[in-house]
Amino acid sequence: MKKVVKFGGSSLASAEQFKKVGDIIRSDESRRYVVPSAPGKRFDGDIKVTDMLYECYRAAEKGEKIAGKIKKIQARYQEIIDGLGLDLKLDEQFAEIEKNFIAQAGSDYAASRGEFLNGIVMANYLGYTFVDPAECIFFEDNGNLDGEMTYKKLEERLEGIDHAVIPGFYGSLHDGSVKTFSRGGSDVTGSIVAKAIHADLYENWTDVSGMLVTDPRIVDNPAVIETITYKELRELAYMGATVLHEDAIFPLRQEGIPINIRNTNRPQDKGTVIVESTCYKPAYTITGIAGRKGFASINIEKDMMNSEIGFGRKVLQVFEDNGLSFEHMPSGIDTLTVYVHQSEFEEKEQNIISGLHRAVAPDAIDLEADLALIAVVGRGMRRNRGTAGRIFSALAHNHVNVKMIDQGSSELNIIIGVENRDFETAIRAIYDIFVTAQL
Ligand SMILES: Nc1ncnc2c1ncn2[C@@H]1O[C@H](COP(=O)(O)OP(=O)(O)O)[C@@H](O)[C@H]1O
Ligand SMILES: N[C@@H](CC(=O)OP(=O)(O)O)C(=O)O
Repeated sequence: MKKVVKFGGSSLASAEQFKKVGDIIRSDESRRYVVPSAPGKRFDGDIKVTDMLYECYRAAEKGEKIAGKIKKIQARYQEIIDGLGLDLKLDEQFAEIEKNFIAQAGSDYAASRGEFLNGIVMANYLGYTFVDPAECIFFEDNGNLDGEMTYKKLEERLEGIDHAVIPGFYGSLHDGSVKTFSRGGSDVTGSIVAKAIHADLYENWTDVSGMLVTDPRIVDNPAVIETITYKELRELAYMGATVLHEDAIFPLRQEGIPINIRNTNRPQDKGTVIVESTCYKPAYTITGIAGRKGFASINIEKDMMNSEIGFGRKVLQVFEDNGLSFEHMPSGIDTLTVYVHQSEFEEKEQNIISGLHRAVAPDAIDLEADLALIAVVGRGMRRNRGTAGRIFSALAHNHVNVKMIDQGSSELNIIIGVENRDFETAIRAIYDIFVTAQL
């Protein structure tokens, strides 16, 4: 039995947390491949080491002195090393990091050092072999994972190593420079390692007892989802349930390796199991609710639009030409609305509007900003009549104005657009109707 265990920053923020992690690993001989993140927040308002590194690198880029900032980061590690009573010094590593920051080695290199250093501490603490992912996880120049080379090299590197620590979050480009995944990407490293060694299970240890029905920062103490499918999780992760990075699902799905999300602070809890498919009936009609703020909508009106062949394609071509991906595109008879990320749209707004005028000569274009999208996800929704009705009556009772509705034909999810300011109220209303009231 082989398990890959990933510990998030919240699980590794201090020596005390490291000790809990050590106990968890030692309590199960199959926990042999460990993927650590960088130390996270020790308390509310604390700063993650990754953010300290980004900040320090920005200062280096501006030519400011960084010795003080580097010292502060080193102190975070020293506190852990001392608390664990390890005979380990990171002076050489920090001297090299400072030199490379000043030589402008890149912000990916900078951010990756959080995991690199934590990997050294973890390997020393556990007595496991340190494996640097810069030597065995590779990216293409466009930033996508080079799967073929990565799995080959990782398998080769880990062959014959029974117990290894592989830091999360980074690998390298073919020219040898360090490249990171997007934020939260240690989850992806964990899945890649699990696939490469053909693990029986990928355990993802964090600070909550599994995937919760919704974000615990919005609803107090939400119910835990015991079992969820990859598809449902992908929808929820993509829409903002940050407990697992959305890209962590693909490598495991290809191999059918289950994921178990667990709580480092409550190892007795079973957590959430994520599987390809299950006959296990969900506890509620819906499995989960997630969402994100910060969208804008571009509403295009034109009489007889629906008889103009190629209208939709021409509209989307304008977005493509401006390098902007769209999130949703609900349409009426003579209207079509495109939802995009507001921050990306703002930079290109005028180019897109003029592009649309040239491409489809619309009668009118209306813009709306500060919108949020909420996904209500569940494999059980297909079997239950009236799910959409319940959602919209709950929203109406809570005075939430619904701006958009989009239900995919898979009936796995319903996407709802609301104003940013109604986001939390809407999520609480949907949670209450399905979970608190158990409808
Ligand atoms: N549906 C959800 N279920 C569980 N946690 C969620 C959900 N939505 C958001 N979160 C947040 O995700 C956090 C865990 O993810 P993250 O901060 O990346 O942890 P880690 O540092 O362990 O990688 C939780 O503390 C919680 O606030
Ligand atoms: N440390 C990186 C990568 C990561 O996955 O961290 P965490 O496991 O704490 O979400 C970040 O902050 O983005």
